[in-house]
Amino acid sequence: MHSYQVGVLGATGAVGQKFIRLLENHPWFTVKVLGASKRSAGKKYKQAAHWIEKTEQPSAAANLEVKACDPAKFAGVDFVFSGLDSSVAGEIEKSFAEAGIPVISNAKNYRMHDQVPLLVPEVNPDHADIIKNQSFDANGNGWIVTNPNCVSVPLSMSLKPLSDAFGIQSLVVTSMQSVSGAGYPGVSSMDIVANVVPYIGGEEPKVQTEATKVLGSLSDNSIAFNDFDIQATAVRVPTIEGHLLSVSVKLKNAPTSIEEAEQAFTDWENPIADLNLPSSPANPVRLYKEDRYPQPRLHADREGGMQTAVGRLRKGTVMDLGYVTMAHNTIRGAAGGAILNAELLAEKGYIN
Ligand SMILES: NC(=O)C1=CN([C@@H]2O[C@H](COP(=O)(O)OP(=O)(O)OC[C@H]3O[C@@H](n4cnc5c(N)ncnc54)[C@H](OP(=O)(O)O)[C@@H]3O)[C@@H](O)[C@H]2O)C=CC1
Ligand SMILES: N[C@@H](CC(=O)OP(=O)(O)O)C(=O)O
Repeated sequence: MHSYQVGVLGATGAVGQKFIRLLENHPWFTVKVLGASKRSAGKKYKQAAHWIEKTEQPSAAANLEVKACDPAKFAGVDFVFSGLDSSVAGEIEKSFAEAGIPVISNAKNYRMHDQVPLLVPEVNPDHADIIKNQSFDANGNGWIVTNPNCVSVPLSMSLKPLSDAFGIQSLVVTSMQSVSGAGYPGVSSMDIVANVVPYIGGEEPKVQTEATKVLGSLSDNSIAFNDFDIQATAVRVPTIEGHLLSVSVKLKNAPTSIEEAEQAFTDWENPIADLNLPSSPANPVRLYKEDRYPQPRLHADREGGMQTAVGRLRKGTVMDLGYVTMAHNTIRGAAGGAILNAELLAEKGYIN
């Protein structure tokens, strides 16, 4: 039986609020300390957070006093989740790891660090083992684990069955990203209402690299990146939740029929299914055969927002296959993914 006291860094932000909501009735994790900027510190959470979730703010969190993100203020927690702004996440997360407090982060800062796992439990659960290499805390108690960017999550999850069956040579991806990805208040309404913005600052380099680490292999206690190339275009669209990606992929050993490609998805087995983790979706990668599916508004919430949808799987004319994939960006692509990471790490015995 697992039972842990947790802190949330960046608890007042869009991702932080998702943590608070998803952890409200979590069977293993109890939220004890909330952290945010000096602007929020000293206030009750209900005053500091501009609540944007559809559900009622959990009363346990509402009455907690928000703390500054100083490890000394988090004494007694077993680990922290981080939904910190990336401009401050680097220093703050490091200070927690150095103080012996494990950090399970959403922020981009340590994703490509060679000692830090970039974890998607259904894709690369073995990568968790590189935690042992980390030198943040000489006693080995403090470490950092990250989840990928909210585009790289569905990209990696949808590529995994194809990678196992055929090997990935290269791919081109265009991500249609919902407005919640930009946090709150996010993109100006004058920019996004009845419009599409064909640029998201800093997004494409992350999408072009992260999946090659996630789909890399663990050898000699380090990650050898997968060798495929990714060309990405990141676009902001006027949806609220759920990032939809159009993917065209060239494979190392292309399937001879579309049925064989479909079978790669339907035959693929979730390597952590038998752990029965609380946030684990029963079917992590769902293949839709209906031409009009998946759609963000209809399908982003499936399986508690933790399922990655795949659809429009078809033979390509320039590349071997084309498909679309979609996942809930602030659940599967952020807070929910981090919670699943924590569950896996607890089950593997990394959290004491
Ligand atoms: N939104 C998404 O879909 C995804 C976001 N992420 C990442 O998650 C992180 C949070 O994103 P999001 O929630 O959208 O961002 P928000 O801007 O909504 O929230 C940022 C959080 O960081 C806190 N913060 C800001 N400055 C400081 C500081 N100097 N010291 C301590 N805390 C500070 C804020 O506190 P305060 O309220 O006091 O200002 C707030 O809690 C980012 O790194 C983002 O890139 C990752 C994947 C997806
Ligand atoms: N940039 C993403 C959200 C995000 O914050 O990504 P990252 O965690 O890689 O910085 C979006 O706008 O949808």
